[in-house]
Amino acid sequence: MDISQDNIKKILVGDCAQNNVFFQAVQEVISSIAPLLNSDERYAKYSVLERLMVPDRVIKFKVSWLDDNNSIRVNTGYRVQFNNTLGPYKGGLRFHPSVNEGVLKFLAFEQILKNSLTGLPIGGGKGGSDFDPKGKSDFEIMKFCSAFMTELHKYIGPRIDVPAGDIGVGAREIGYLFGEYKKITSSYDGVLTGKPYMFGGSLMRPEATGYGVIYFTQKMLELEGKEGLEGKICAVSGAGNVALHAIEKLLQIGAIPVTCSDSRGMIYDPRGVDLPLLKELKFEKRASLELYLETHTDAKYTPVCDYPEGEHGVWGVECYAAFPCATQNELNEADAKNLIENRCVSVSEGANMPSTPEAIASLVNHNVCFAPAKAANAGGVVVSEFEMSQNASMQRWHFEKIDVKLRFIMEQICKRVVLTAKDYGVEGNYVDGANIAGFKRVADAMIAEGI
Ligand SMILES: NC(=O)C1=CN([C@@H]2O[C@H](COP(=O)(O)OP(=O)(O)OC[C@H]3O[C@@H](n4cnc5c(N)ncnc54)[C@H](O)[C@@H]3O)[C@@H](O)[C@H]2O)C=CC1
Ligand SMILES: O=C(O)CCC(=O)C(=O)O
Repeated sequence: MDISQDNIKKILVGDCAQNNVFFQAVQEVISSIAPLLNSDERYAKYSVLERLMVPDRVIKFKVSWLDDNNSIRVNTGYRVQFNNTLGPYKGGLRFHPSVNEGVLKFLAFEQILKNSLTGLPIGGGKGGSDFDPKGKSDFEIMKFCSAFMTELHKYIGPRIDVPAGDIGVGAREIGYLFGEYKKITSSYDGVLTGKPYMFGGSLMRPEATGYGVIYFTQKMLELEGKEGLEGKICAVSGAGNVALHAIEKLLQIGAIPVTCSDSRGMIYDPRGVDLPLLKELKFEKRASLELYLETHTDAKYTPVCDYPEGEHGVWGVECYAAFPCATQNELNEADAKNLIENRCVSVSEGANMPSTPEAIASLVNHNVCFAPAKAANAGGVVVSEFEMSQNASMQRWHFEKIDVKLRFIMEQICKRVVLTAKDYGVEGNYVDGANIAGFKRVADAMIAEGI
């Protein structure tokens, strides 16, 4: 296959601009795996790359629902079932106005390699809708989730495809989706993960992604001979599930997270952010971060419109370690330069693909330890798989057991990434190490399963 940038772009993007983020994700993997493809001719013989770049299926459906004024609203729903070579399709659902087929294909493609890196029996998928939960009442969210599941239930199952949460989809939404699935099928299946604990959710699923990012970073810093995070200033973006639990773990280990952000602006609190207040604002009141200032007058709130031209506010703050935990392409080359100038030692991606390719190149070239999303944020899907295991065996695991297993898997991923990079001549490059190790496991299984 011709794996030149032009040819891949022609295949993946075609005339659809929506696919640009998908192309970005695939292109990164292709540039990383060249040493692997060159080392074993079976990958070309069995056309593994061509087969892996095309989703098994993209399901697209209409979601009609009634708002609180009894007006009919229509949104588009999707489920991208990308690859189930290693296990049932597994990956979150995103409810956000920016959702389209291209965004979900990029997320599902990343998920294949991430899930492969965990070593667990799960394939890759992703789904969601262009529905905007912002400003919707609880009843509207419930009605939308019910309407969404009316279609989605036809395509999922505990051994087929097991969705979870992502941006705009947390325990509340998963609860409504699960309730509707049960109503339609009369079946109490572990068909979704991230469920509330009272009906089959796993302890630690809410914390898992954020905690996992910190466990990965601790191991990476240790392996690279750098000082740990204890007592260090950290910059975190986002103020959702991943960001707030990363902040929680940073505080537990004695680090000082000084920032967080939402789509409207950022908070800088030099004494360390007030986590209970953030949880109240974001998880209970679903309010803007600006309200943080009502009780913390010495903190600083900067609205997005006041960010310096071409930069994202959080990355201008001096820090030892940075954790982008909001959304894709939120850390660009200018931001990377700021971090480098401020002598930032590590960047760990909590969000999916938050750094642009130019930012990654700049950070890696300046020897900043860079933990790519598909390795660093795998903790969420790891505990989702634990939830599937608990549901299948009708058991419940205690918090400590899950925490120990999560930390062990995050450290294993980190070590595998490092060893793989070394084996393929790209020592110290976590992006290439993660892409090669993730690709290899799926690719070998695809060859073993035949076409
Ligand atoms: N929830 C999970 O277990 C996992 C989530 N992720 C990724 O982590 C990221 C965050 O997801 P969650 O925390 O689950 O979502 P969430 O919906 O709980 O929070 C997202 C946060 O990011 C903020 N945000 C969104 N767009 C933004 C923008 N343009 N600028 C600044 N802030 C923005 C939102 O205001 C919100 O506070 C996403 O990239 C998601 O794909 C990755 C692995 C697992
Ligand atoms: O828990 C899961 O199944 C998937 C989490 C997710 O969407 C992700 O890792 O990006």
